Amino acid sequence: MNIESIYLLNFRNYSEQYIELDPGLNIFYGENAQGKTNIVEAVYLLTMGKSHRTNKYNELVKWDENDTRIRIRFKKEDFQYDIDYMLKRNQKKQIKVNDIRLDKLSDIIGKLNTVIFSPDHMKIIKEGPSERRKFIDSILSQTKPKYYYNLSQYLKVLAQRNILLSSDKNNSIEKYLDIWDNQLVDYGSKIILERQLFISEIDKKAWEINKELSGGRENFHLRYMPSVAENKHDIKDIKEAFEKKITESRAVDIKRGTTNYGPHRDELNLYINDKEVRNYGSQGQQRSALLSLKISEMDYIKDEIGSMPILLLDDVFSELDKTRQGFLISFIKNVQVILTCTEYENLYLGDKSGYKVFYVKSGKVYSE
Ligand SMILES: Nc1ncnc2c1ncn2[C@@H]1O[C@H](COP(=O)(O)OP(=O)(O)OP(=O)(O)O)[C@@H](O)[C@H]1O
Repeated sequence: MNIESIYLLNFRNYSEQYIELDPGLNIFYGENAQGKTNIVEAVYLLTMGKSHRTNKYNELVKWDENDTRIRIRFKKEDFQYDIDYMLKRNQKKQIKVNDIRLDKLSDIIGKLNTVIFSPDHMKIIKEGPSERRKFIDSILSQTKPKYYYNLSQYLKVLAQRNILLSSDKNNSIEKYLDIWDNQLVDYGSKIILERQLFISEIDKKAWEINKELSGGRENFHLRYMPSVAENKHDIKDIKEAFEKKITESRAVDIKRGTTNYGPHRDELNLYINDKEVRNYGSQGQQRSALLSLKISEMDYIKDEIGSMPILLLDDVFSELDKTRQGFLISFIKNVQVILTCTEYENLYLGDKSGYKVFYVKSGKVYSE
């Protein structure tokens, strides 16, 4: 899969910009705050239908303008696609694929496939479980529309259940809880099962990559720790265990005014040589762990959709040492890459040939 061109109109600090990309490596360099990440953001926006750094859509529109438009032309398995994303301040977004308007904005997910890697992703390793759940959910949503559906339904039901739990306790809420509990268990169990399958796949891939990266010294493993139905691998068993837990915890849920069990409380633990990377890993081990996860993510998407996703390396490549840069470069031989950096002369590109370099300055891109 590769992007042929990107067109930006009044997007962030761009007035109007057309960029033709190389099918291989594309390097965008320039000083800070010139508009490099904005390009990555535009591509990610058309991957997931939302920005990777803000939920406030008005921020995407150029300050003195009222609407913005992004058009990306890309090729996927010999088919050419044009995705148009149009946003007017304080109004609904519109997305078209090959000039046909999508009914639901979420239908955009899965068309253009990308893997994004920025310094912010270190949170996956270093911070709390919600970052790791986000990591899992974004990959599964991109590759399995049904997962995305189940997850959004689950989150809606969870929000309703929590509103009920935090409402006036004098009224009888139990009979309404029964309705939400059934749906919570139904959607939640499907999410748990998909996450299990996904993590066992990623675990194998990441173990292998990390082994190579560490010269055989390290055993990197991922362990999924669901808050319900641990060690259950069949949808029927998961449902039963979830049902039991939600019934048992009802009194506590009512007392605390929130739902204490379910996939929204799941954890994904990461270990190197049986020690948690988050607490015991060195800086280098944490970086290698993240790199292994990101490469595994690409490989997983390729297995699922049949073609390599596009890699978005935002300000991260130059942060890796030569060994890790070399490792990444050897892995991404046949991948389209959009790479941003402040200086590109010192990047280790191995035998990667045929790349394009763009200089970014004050919301303008100059092809070199
Ligand atoms: N809605 C907007 N309208 C106009 N300009 C904007 C808007 N949103 C952000 N900007 C400008 O975009 C620039 C930031 O762009 P970007 O985040 O792409 O920087 P960058 O080149 O990646 O820098 P760094 O190397 O520091 O990450 C800033 O100058 C900011 O003021």
